[in-house]
Amino acid sequence: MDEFPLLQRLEATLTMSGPPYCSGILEVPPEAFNLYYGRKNAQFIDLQETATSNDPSDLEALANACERAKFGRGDETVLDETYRKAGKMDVDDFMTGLDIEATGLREAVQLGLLSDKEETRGMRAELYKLNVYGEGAFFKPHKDTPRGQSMFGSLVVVFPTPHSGGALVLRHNDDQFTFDAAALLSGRGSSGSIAYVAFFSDVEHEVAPVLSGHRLTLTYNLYYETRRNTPAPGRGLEVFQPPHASAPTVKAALAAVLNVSTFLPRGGTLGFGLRHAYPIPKVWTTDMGSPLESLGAWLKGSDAALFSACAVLGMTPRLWLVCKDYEDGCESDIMLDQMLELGPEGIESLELALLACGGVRVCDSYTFTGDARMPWKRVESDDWNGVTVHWVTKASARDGPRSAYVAYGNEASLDWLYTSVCLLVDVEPYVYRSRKMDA
Ligand SMILES: O=C(O)CCC(=O)C(=O)O
Ligand SMILES: [Fe+2]
Repeated sequence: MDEFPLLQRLEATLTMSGPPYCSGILEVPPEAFNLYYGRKNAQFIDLQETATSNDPSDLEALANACERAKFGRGDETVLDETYRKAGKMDVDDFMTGLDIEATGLREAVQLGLLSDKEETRGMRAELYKLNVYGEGAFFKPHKDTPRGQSMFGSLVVVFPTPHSGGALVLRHNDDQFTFDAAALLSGRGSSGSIAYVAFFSDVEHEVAPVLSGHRLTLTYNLYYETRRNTPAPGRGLEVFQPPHASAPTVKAALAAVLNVSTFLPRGGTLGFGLRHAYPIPKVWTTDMGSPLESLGAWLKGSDAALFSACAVLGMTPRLWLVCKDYEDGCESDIMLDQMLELGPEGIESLELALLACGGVRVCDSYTFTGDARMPWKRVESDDWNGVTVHWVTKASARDGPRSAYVAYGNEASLDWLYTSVCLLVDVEPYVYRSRKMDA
């Protein structure tokens, strides 16, 4: 069989546009609406009562007890109400009666975001802030700052307090999704439910201006855990689940391609650009431990599915940094399987410096085009001393993180190194791999 339709299926599976978020509505018991706030003279507010009441005074008092919310800009935390206008309360200043474990909310988010059947990792949600968005409040587009490598996303719970507007708009790659909790909850006619949305950290999002009332939210940071939590089935739970690529689906698509005798008959290297972005430190020194080594355990959604599909098929997936030095006009990509400390001593050519420290040049690069007339686009290089990669999905270093390094030449100047993470896997010659597949 011709490998083209199978490659097309593999590529489509990996790039399938499924929302990188999950959302839903959950019925919760009355105590979930209890909220205490304030340290000395604690106040109590029943959020279920405010949901059906015409008297906003309790919510106004809560809004007044909040501080003005700041946000991160570069390395600083700033107050700028043209960018973010909202009230916030830190976890130490309030207590919520919402138990995300007992209500099944944490499990719902785990099912929705980490939908892999083979997913063995657990997930922990850490309460982060309470926010009140009054009339005219908003939060312009931003991404949530990951707090550590195992943080992979955020969860926002919206209470059914009367409000309109304030939809959360999420953007990832070229897709945009709107989560309008006010509309979802008001359509319910019941005040015993909360709305929730959880998304991966590299998803840009914004809160549209609140048009009336008070939008009250709790935000949680989501972390991977090494052991799977035992499921607690939620009652009255509706999960709006994205069609995420699952490891068995990716495995089937990849196995089908490898099964074709004309596909890389003598073996070769397959390359995949990762779909999600990962926190790779901008400034790195050797004593920090290479983030690439631990990244395998923190991959998100479809990237994790691809990684485990390769492993299940008996191959060894490896994560590499792809580097492009645009300033140098360097044409070919250079890949690193470890982080490098680029010393300040006389970097005249970044390309040479990377190659000297174990970088591997991609000499011939083939990118899958999806066009049957010319399935692979070839970028040739006259350099024979490197690796040939067949990119099923392309790693785009330009979109990845930029790290600054200081280049000393005639004069000190700051240059940028563009990097992204890709997954490479060596494919054996057909005679060997077919024997394994038959076994
Ligand atoms: O309230 C929301 O829907 C999200 C708020 C948010 O993006 C944040 O607090 O970082
Ligand atoms: Fe956010």
